[in-house]
Amino acid sequence: MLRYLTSGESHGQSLITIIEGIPSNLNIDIDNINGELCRRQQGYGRGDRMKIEKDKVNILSGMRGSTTIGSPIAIEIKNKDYENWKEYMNPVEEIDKESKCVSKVRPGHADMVGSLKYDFKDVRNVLERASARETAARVAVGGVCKEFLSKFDIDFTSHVIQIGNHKLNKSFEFDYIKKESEISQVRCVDKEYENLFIDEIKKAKEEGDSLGGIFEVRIKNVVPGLGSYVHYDKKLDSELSAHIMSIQAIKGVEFGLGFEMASLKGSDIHDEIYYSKERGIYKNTNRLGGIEGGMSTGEEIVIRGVMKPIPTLYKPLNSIDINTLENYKASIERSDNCALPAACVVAENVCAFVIAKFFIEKFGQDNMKDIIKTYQNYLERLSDRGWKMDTKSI
Ligand SMILES: Cc1cc2nc3c(=O)[nH]c(=O)nc-3n(C[C@H](O)[C@H](O)[C@H](O)COP(=O)(O)O)c2cc1C
Ligand SMILES: C=C(O[C@@H]1CC(C(=O)O)=C[C@@H](OP(=O)(O)O)[C@H]1O)C(=O)O
Repeated sequence: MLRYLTSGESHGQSLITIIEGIPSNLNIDIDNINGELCRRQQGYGRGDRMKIEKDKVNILSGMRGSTTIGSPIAIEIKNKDYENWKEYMNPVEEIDKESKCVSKVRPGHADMVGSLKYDFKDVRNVLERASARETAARVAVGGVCKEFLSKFDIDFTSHVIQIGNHKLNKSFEFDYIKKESEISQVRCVDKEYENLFIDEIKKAKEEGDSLGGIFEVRIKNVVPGLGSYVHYDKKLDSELSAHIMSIQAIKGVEFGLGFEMASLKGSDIHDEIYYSKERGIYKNTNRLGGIEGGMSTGEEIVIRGVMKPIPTLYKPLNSIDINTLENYKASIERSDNCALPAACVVAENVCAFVIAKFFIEKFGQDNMKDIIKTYQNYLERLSDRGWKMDTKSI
C-alpha cells in the first residue's frame, strides 16, 4: 500500500516526508517535483512569507541516480524562514519562549481547541503545525506520484472558478482546459474573470479582510475501474474527498455537476452510454465527473473544492486570551489574504497521491516492469469487451 507521513513546523528547520510503496525502477525528474513546489508558491493574494521561501526538495533516501529502489523515499524541504525564528523554534536548545508566546487565539484556526486539547499556554505550539506550510510536503509527495502516473499518461490540471462573489459559468467551464503556461496569476482560465478576481482580492486586502472561493481539479487518462463499489473504504470518490478535505481551509468537495444535481432531474444528469465500432464504448457527456459506483469510469475526473476565507485578518475579530480569559482582539500573524491558486495546486497533488495509491493497489507495487505488464493486460482485456484506451507512451 502506498502511504506517507509528514513532519515539520511552519517556522521550524524543515518539512520532512517519508513515502512508502513507490515501485522500484521509476525514473524521477527532480526538476518536475521542484516545479510543483514552485507552482504552489504562486498566486495573487499570498503574503510576504512567499518572498522568503524558494521551496526545493532534498531527497535523502530511497533513490539512487534519479531512480527509485523500492525503499521508503525520505524528502526534506528546508524552511528558509527558520533563520529568523531559530531562537524561538530550536527543537533542542534553550529558547526564549516568552517573547513570541501567542495567547490571543484566532477564530477559524486550530488555536483555541488545540491549546486546550494539548494543554499549551503558548498557542504557537499549535499554530506552527496547523499551518498550511505543511502542504509543501504534501505537494512533494504528489510530485513523486505524478512522476509515476505520467508513465501511464495520467495528467492533472487545476484552476480557480470562483473568488468571493465572482464565479465562472460552470457549463462553459466543462469543455474548457488551458495549458499551464496560459494560466494566469490567479490560476484563472478567463481573462475577464482574472481581472475581476484580482480586483476582489485587492479590495478585500485594503479592507483588512480575506476571501475564499472554489477551485477545480481535472484528471485525465485514468483507466476505468480504479476503486470499487464493494466497500466504503475502497471507493475512489470517498478517498479523493477525504484527501481534499484534509487541506487546510477546505470546507466542501463536489464531483461533476456536484451540488447543482439537487435541482436537476435524473434525465438531466446521468451520462448515457453508447457503442460504436470506431469509438468502442463511449459517452457524450461527463456530468458525474468521471466516477460511478466508487470507480473511475475512464472519463476525465472533475472535482471541485470550496475554500473558506483565510482566518487571520488584519482587521482582527473578537476573541479571548486563552490564559487570562479576558476579551481581546485576535492576534495578527503575517498572512495571505487569498490562497485559492495555491490550494488548487495542493489539491492536484493530494489527488495524485490517491490516484497513485489506487493504481498501485490494482496493478502491483514492486517494480515498474511488472506494473506496466499488468496494466497492459488489463487494457487488452477491456479492449476485448469493447473499451478503447490510448496507450501510446507505454
Ligand atoms: C495554501 C494555503 C495557504 C494558507 N495561508 C493562510 C494564511 O496565510 N493565514 C491564515 O490564517 N490561514 C491560511 N490558510 C488556512 C489555515 O491554515 C486554516 O484555515 C487553519 O489551519 C484552520 O484549519 P481549517 O480551516 O481546515 O479548519 C491557508 C491554507 C492554505 C491551503
Ligand atoms: C508558509 C506557507 O503558508 C503559510 C500558511 C499560514 C497558515 O496559517 O496556514 C500562514 C502563513 O505563514 P506565515 O505566518 O509564516 O506567513 C502562510 O505564509 C506556505 O504555504 O508555504
